[in-house]
Amino acid sequence: MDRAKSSKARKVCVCKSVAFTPQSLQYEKTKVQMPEKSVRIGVLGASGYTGSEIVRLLANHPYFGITVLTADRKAGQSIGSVFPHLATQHLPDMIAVNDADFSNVDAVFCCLPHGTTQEIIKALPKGLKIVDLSADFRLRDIDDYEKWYGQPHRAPELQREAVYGLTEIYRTDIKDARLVANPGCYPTSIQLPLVPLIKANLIRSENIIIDAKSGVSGAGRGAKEANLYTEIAEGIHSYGITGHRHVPEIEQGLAEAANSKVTVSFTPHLMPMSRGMQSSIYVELAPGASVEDLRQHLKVFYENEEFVVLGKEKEVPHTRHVRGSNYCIMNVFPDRITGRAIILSVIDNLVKGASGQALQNLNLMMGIPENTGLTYLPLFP
Ligand SMILES: NC(=O)C1=CN([C@@H]2O[C@H](COP(=O)(O)OP(=O)(O)OC[C@H]3O[C@@H](n4cnc5c(N)ncnc54)[C@H](OP(=O)(O)O)[C@@H]3O)[C@@H](O)[C@H]2O)C=CC1
Ligand SMILES: CC(=O)N[C@@H](CCC(=O)OP(=O)(O)O)C(=O)O
Repeated sequence: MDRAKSSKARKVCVCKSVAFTPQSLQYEKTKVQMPEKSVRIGVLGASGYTGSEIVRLLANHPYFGITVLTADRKAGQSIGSVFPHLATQHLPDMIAVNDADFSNVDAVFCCLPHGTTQEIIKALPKGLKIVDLSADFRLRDIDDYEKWYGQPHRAPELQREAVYGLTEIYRTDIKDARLVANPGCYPTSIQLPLVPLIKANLIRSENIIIDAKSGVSGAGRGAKEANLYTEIAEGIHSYGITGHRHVPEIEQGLAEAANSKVTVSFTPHLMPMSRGMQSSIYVELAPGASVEDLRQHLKVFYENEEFVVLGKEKEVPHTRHVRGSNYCIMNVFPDRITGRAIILSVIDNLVKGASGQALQNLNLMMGIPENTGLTYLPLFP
């Protein structure tokens, strides 16, 4: 598509965010004028769960229009034949990454398995903005990458360039980034409450225990025996005990907040649900701090954030309160027996834990209101 010609023919869309209006929201002040669907988007890995979720979210985006979709085994098929819920969308067929014409693309969401992403991103034209949803560019120390992912990093120069995309914490750097490493779903749900509390010295950065639960879509769409209905339904189980690859990502973010090494005990569990994630986090209070101090700090820290919400006192967040949305809901409770605080944090692993946060980041990178295309409510029940 000739971008200049096609944008002339299009209407100019004047966008102001409408759903959420606290006075000091940074992006509320931006009035954007941009032709409709004028930013050309490639979704690499569109036949997977996070790629198809991006396609779903972009259907309501005023400026981002899809020009390239890729798949691997499913290359050659239409997205509607692979995902009937997307069949109403008029989109290009999925093709192999090597056959894609990136002269027709301004920005890509890279939704490929970790390990395959480095070489593919390395080969993309340098002018493209990229949000990578895999784990390939999240760990700043490439030796850590090799240790946890079992292979040497094949694009260390890009690793140095990448900005970690936990939006509410690294917003300023993300705005100017070309390559954003979108966080993992567990690390998102865990760092959003813990980073502000550690930075404010309200909790001790030792002895943090995290018990986390994920829906099965977190494991991707690829067929695996361990994800058969019979292996998942009517029960739960933990996995990756003491050795899950999200441990270094979580510890990296918390160490930066603490300005010292942090270690966590992290045990993920697989739940018989398709989407949703809860992290239950047990922390020791800093001397003199109370649970109310923690709640008050999170309230103030996030009061101008659209997508991070502190529940009312004693209100228990459910995964079903964020389903299909870009929200993270958190709350803090006192453990009267041990004196610890119990922090609960829920997200939809496919939205705030992946594709929603990726879109939030690309909005920022393109200089448009951060909530564009993301202002819908959770799906309930
Ligand atoms: N699922 C989740 O909740 C989250 C996932 N992530 C990360 O996002 C990335 C995508 O995850 P998800 O969507 O769940 O994964 P899926 O397994 O559902 O999808 C993977 C996609 O990549 C394509 N693909 C696989 N191998 C190759 C290859 N060698 N070359 C090119 N394309 C390939 C697949 O094509 P085909 O179908 O044709 O084989 C498919 O489109 C992963 O790195 C994952 O870890 C991050 C946060 C949360
Ligand atoms: C249920 C399930 O299997 N979840 C995945 C995490 C999903 C995610 O965030 O993965 P990335 O770090 O690859 O992006 C896992 O435990 O490996």
